[in-house]
Amino acid sequence: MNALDRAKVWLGEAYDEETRNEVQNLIDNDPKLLEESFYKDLEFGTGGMRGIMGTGTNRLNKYTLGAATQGLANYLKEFHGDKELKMVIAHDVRHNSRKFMQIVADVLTANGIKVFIFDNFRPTPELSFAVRHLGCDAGIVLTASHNPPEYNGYKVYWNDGAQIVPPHDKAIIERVGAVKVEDIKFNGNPELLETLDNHVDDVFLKNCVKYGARKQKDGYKSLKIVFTPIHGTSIVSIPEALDRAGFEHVYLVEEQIKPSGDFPTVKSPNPEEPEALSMALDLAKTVEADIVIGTDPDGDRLGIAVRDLDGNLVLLNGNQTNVILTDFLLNELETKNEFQGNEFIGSTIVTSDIFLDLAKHYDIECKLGLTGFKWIGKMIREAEGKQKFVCGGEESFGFMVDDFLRDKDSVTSTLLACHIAAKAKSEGSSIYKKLIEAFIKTKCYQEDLISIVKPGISGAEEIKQMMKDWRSNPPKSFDGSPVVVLNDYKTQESKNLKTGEITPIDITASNVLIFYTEDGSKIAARPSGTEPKIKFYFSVHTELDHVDDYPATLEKLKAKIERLKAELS
Ligand SMILES: O=P([O-])(O)O[C@H]1O[C@H](COP(=O)(O)O)[C@@H](O)[C@H](O)[C@H]1O
Ligand SMILES: [Mg+2]
Repeated sequence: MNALDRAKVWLGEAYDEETRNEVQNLIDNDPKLLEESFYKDLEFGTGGMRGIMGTGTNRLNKYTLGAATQGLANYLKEFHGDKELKMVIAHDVRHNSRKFMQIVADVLTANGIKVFIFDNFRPTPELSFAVRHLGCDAGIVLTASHNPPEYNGYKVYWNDGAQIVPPHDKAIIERVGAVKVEDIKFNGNPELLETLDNHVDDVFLKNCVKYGARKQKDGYKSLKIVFTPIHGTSIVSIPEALDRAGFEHVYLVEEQIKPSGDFPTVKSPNPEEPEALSMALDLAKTVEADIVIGTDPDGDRLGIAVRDLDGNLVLLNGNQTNVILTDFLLNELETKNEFQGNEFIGSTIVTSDIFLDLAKHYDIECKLGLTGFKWIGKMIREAEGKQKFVCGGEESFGFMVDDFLRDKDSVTSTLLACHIAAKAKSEGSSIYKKLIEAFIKTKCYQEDLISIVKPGISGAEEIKQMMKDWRSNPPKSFDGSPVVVLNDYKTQESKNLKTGEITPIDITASNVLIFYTEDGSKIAARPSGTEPKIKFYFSVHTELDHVDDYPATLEKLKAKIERLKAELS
């Protein structure tokens, strides 16, 4: 069916009058928007289902959410048989998030599922925690994370608190595809709906403090912290968590603490974008802060700025933040002689390879998954009872500590970063020096990322074509160094270009290409699974012996990355 035929279905009696009028209006007046809104169904990507709010099969609205939820309910019933099912739903600060949450809750209770909701927005990691804490069979967050204001979305969690992966995701998508609008039960059963009191908030925060802060509060009283939730959900958790942990000097970016789906003070509410933290950096200069932290709207990512060797505030990228946190946790286990010998950390294929080196340094395992925290969740589940998960992270500003929840968690990560900063400061060192010390233990890595935005149908086609071109005519060298290994995660093959040897890659197939050059550079290309973007990741490294050598080494690595980037454009 073409877009027009698909749209005509939405003129049927089963759709409400407002929707029918909008569809008619699209048919009569806006063929381009009609095409974009109806040419396909919304898909589940890296972080659940995400889309622009509006009318259509490729938009987020009552009917696409209704179908997704009916499909999920059908699958849960099929999977669990007669069991009484329980779910918990959270939402972020976006426009319509609470309204959508209510629609989703109604569909679930109408299907006989007991549903817990919160009285207001909460950060995504709290939902992951709540699924486990309340013994739910599944969970949902209505959020589009850091996407622009016109987006919303739907993250789905399984009973372990991790986002769904195969086989459940495929099975749910199949069930969703089979749902007809008449099948969606929109009339909720209020008897099955329960609004949670603040007990879950309290236990969640207790756990964050337990895993993020330490009893020994070296320097907690003197550390100056600037925090911004960038108009998002973490305002209800992070200031309280910092307070409970014993930090006394926390400065909030007043202009950004008001929750708002417009994210009015930033171009993009994504801590990956330097601009998102610029107000926080200004405040940090005024109050002479040691550390600056900002989170994305659903409170799972965090961006950090710290003082460099000259005392200037610098933004850390996601890899650097994770190196500091990971090295601290592993070093702590080593110092306290607490390694059992079965520990592992989790990372992803587009994240820095330094995590493999760090794991080697501490003689533990580093497991790699595809992009997306759900894959880290999966490795924890599969290792349960056999191995101990210490922490996991990915380059896109996500980190989690221990396994008390199963998604990236900016709350615990904030506490841990502040603990490390406070402790280092009290010892006359700095959190920045801790990063450099980790580089000295392993190698000095530097990473960067280019995201090229290509919206709409034509953008998606262009991205497809770019990946095709890279496959049919792969670059032979980067910055004068020949490509020696080419990993194609779509065909699940790693090819050694020198020997021609091909080894299978034991990771779920995905449209990702990674090139390794003879001089150790790593270049990865993949379409984003959450936004209309193609992403190119660059990683370079070299040896580092002394802290004082870092600035010069960093300059060299940055220059190399610039040359690699230039070759792409
Ligand atoms: O958006 P969030 O904060 O939920 O984060 C989501 O998207 C990120 C980027 O994915 P992609 O490169 O496919 O856009 C993933 O790394 C992350 O695990 C996922 O939860
Ligand atoms: Mg997020």
